[in-house]
Amino acid sequence: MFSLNNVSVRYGETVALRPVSLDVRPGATLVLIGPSGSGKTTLLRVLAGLVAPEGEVRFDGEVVTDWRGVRRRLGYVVQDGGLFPHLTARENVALMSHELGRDRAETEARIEELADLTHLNRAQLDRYPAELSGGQKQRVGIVRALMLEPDVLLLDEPLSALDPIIRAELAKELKTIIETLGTTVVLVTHSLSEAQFFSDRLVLMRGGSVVQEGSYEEFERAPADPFVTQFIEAETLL
Ligand SMILES: Nc1ncnc2c1ncn2[C@@H]1O[C@H](COP(=O)(O)OP(=O)(O)OP(=O)(O)O)[C@@H](O)[C@H]1O
Repeated sequence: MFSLNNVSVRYGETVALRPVSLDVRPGATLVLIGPSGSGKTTLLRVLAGLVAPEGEVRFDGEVVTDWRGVRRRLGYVVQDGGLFPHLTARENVALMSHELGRDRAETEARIEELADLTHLNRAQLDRYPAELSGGQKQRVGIVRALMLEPDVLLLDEPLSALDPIIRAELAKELKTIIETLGTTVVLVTHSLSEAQFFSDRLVLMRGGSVVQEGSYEEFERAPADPFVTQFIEAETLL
């Protein structure tokens, strides 16, 4: 789906991403994991076309030069849902469909379908973001991202800042949604257990570089760097 070839990003003096080469396979979930500041969000923003990198990005085999076409096929969920505060949840999720002049009845039907999938009720859809819990806001962000039936879903720590029970519930729902819709997913997380839950293809990053790509079992059995073991041990300890 996406293919990155020696992609790097600088913010002024800061090197946020060192040359990274990576494939995002259609229909699969790829998890970016690593400590704070390791470049996970930057890599996701490259895929979303929100930062201009050095190197080559291909989408469906074609080198991307104009991101507008690609962006239409993506759904991007930022950490807190990224909702417009002055719009209700329903207005937030319908916004792009209305902008694109889609049929209103079809838009409403899609909202209902996705609200069911994410277990959001009608009353919650008519509230403003400030009147929703963190988990509900994240669900609304997910519904909004899925409204236009994206081929690729980019999820930046979709389960962060949730209490453990809600987190586990939303993780299960999200996985079911991904499997039901067959969407290609790139998911960012700090958590190794969350990473394992979603995929057996993990990319561990540190300092803007990919340290190792593979399954958790491979990380344990054949760590590419002492940092891999250190990261696993730190996670297991907690
Ligand atoms: N807009 C920006 N301007 C300058 N530096 C930035 C900017 N965005 C990110 N950085 C820097 O780039 C590096 C990578 O940041 P990035 O947000 O990609 O890391 P991350 O792994 O997603 O971190 P976290 O897990 O804390 O969200 C960090 O050193 C960060 O300080």
